[in-house]
Amino acid sequence: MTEPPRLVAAAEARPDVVGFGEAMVLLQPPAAETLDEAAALEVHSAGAELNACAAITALGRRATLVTRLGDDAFGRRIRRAAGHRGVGLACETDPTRPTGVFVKDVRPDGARRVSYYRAGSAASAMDEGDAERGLLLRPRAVLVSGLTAALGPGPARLVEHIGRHAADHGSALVLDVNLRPALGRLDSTVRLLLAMLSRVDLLVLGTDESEPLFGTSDPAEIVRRARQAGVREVVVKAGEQGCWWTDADGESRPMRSLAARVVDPVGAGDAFTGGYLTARLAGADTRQAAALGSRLAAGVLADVGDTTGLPRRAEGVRLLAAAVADSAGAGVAAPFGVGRSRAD
Ligand SMILES: Nc1ncnc2c1ncn2[C@@H]1O[C@H](COP(=O)(O)OP(=O)(O)O)[C@@H](O)[C@H]1O
Ligand SMILES: O=C(O)C(=O)C[C@H](O)[C@H](O)COP(=O)(O)O
Repeated sequence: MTEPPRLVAAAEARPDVVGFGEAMVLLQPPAAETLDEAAALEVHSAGAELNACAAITALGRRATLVTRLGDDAFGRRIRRAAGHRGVGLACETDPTRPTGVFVKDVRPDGARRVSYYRAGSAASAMDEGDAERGLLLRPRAVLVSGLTAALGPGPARLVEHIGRHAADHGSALVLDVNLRPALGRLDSTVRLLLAMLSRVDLLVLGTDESEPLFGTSDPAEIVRRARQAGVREVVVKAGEQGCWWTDADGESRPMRSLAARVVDPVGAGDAFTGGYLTARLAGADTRQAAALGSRLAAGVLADVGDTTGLPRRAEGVRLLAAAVADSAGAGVAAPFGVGRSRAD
């Protein structure tokens, strides 16, 4: 049998998306129980960028996470979990630092409570030296977030570096704002993100985190101000109100949530981001992309854990194909600036 041409093999290995961020073990009580009372806790693997990568692979596309893990049982669990989900890890092991952990409690009223045990974690020591492990894979898009920028000075430099150099590697720059005031560093994170905006191809953010960046939580105004700052495409998440996608004329359009049941709201936003981005990279228009993001979010909302409820791969492949087939120009049909280069 003749060997496949090397170029084809290289093209196949190119991930659709590379995310940069922290993967953690997540401990949480079973549905309808609380941390105060539960006799046992569930163990999951999570982290914003890992969650989004899991949504991307659930739709049959390729995603890799650049991170650092400790040389411990939690780190090994995360490696296994990423493998099960088909998410590639471009990961360094740091034997001097632990893998991060967070604990989630969801009260019966649906309010989320998250406690972090991640100060000094392996991933909090990431820096711009971690960038190449992802950028050299030449992904179609890179995904970064304000969360990573808030982990410490090194991770902040990493996010800034990715912002500056994604286009040099032919990758679209995707920013999911993901502000986490509980991590501190809010002011410096906001400054860093604002300085990046002129290079951002796709901005994903929630109405609950837009004030510090844009001084408004009105979706149409968020979109207007983001585009003024140089962002190419914006989609706004609005929790139980659903989301706002942008049509071909730059108008913000509301879309209702597809959630039938809300068991655990944490992780829905990451699933939305993964679904929206994957659909856009596959050529779906913005409305269908928002619908697919909402669909994945609805699945995650219905179960405990940040990624439980994502579709099985065969179903995901079918959902993605349908989103592309149903795209009829109501939104912006051409995927945002994939592979374009921008002057500084
Ligand atoms: N409480 C909720 N009820 C109904 N739908 C929700 C709820 N929370 C989230 N969603 C759905 O999940 C999507 C993403 O969640 P959202 O909370 O907006 O993001 P994030 O978690 O990043 O703040 C929303 O656009 C909506 O479709
Ligand atoms: O908060 C963090 O530090 C994390 O990385 C893990 C969070 O569970 C996800 O990011 C969930 O975020 P949403 O999808 O916006 O609900």
